[in-house]
Amino acid sequence: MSETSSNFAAGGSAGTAVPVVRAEHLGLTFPAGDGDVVALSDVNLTINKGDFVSFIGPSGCGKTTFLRTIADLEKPTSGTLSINGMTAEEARKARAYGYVFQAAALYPWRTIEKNVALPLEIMGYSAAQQAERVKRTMDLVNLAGFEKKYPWQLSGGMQQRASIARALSFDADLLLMDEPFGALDEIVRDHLNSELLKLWGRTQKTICFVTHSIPEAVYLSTKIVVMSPRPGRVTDVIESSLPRERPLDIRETPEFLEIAARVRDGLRAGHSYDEEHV
Ligand SMILES: Nc1ncnc2c1ncn2[C@@H]1O[C@H](COP(=O)(O)OP(=O)(O)OP(=O)(O)O)[C@@H](O)[C@H]1O
Repeated sequence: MSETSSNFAAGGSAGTAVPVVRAEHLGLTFPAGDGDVVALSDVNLTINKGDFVSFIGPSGCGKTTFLRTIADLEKPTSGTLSINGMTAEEARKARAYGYVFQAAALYPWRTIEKNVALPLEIMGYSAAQQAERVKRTMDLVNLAGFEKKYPWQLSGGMQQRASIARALSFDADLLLMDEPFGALDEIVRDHLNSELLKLWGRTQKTICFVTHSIPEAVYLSTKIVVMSPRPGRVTDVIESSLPRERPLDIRETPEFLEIAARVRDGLRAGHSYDEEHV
């Protein structure tokens, strides 16, 4: 079946794909005094188990709103959304996802291990279960040895790794990441990108990742969702032909640059800048 601009499957190979997130004709309009804001319009997208999907688009195109809608932090005004076959509300109650925000959002008065354990405490895990899961996730993000430190004793990159550990601690299959490395310098970001890819390879999670960076989107993703503003729409879904094992220097290969060029074209096509300034 050919894909149209309003109907995309961001999924694994045909026949084996298990849908995790399915949006059909999804729309979300924020009422505002000076005119409604159409943040999402007619979004049709299927994200399958094990996908690493990046959302890229100009500021205000609805990337965060889409993630927040999956997380049941916003309610759609039209269309349907299902997560593992559940409504967003049911999925939230079933703890179907972990959420990583742009800022690490760690509590400064708690040690790193206590921050990572927080969701487990809230969910009523026993002390022994908490300790076992905190150890496992701290190992996963390479933070072993920093359990007793406070957030302010860690670098920005380490704080973000702690916030990823917190999102992974209760073993949700779906990880929602909203520009988690946007505030970090490029070298740290490169390092965390490559660690995140390894973590994804080891855990087989499904990841939805918001970014403004074309190289980051191409380096990380199996699928790149290109969005355009006014109203926020999906204008392209690019399936990556890159292998799952990706050393950082893959970014200099012709295949990588070709995908990056397609993302750039998609962003340009959806952007009103040229029309506004001619
Ligand atoms: N609670 C709200 N009330 C009114 N408008 C909102 C609200 N939240 C978001 N918006 C608007 O919806 C649109 C989409 O916002 P959103 O934050 O999803 O964009 P984004 O693509 O994530 O942007 P950025 O890349 O800058 O983070 C924007 O025009 C924004 O101003």
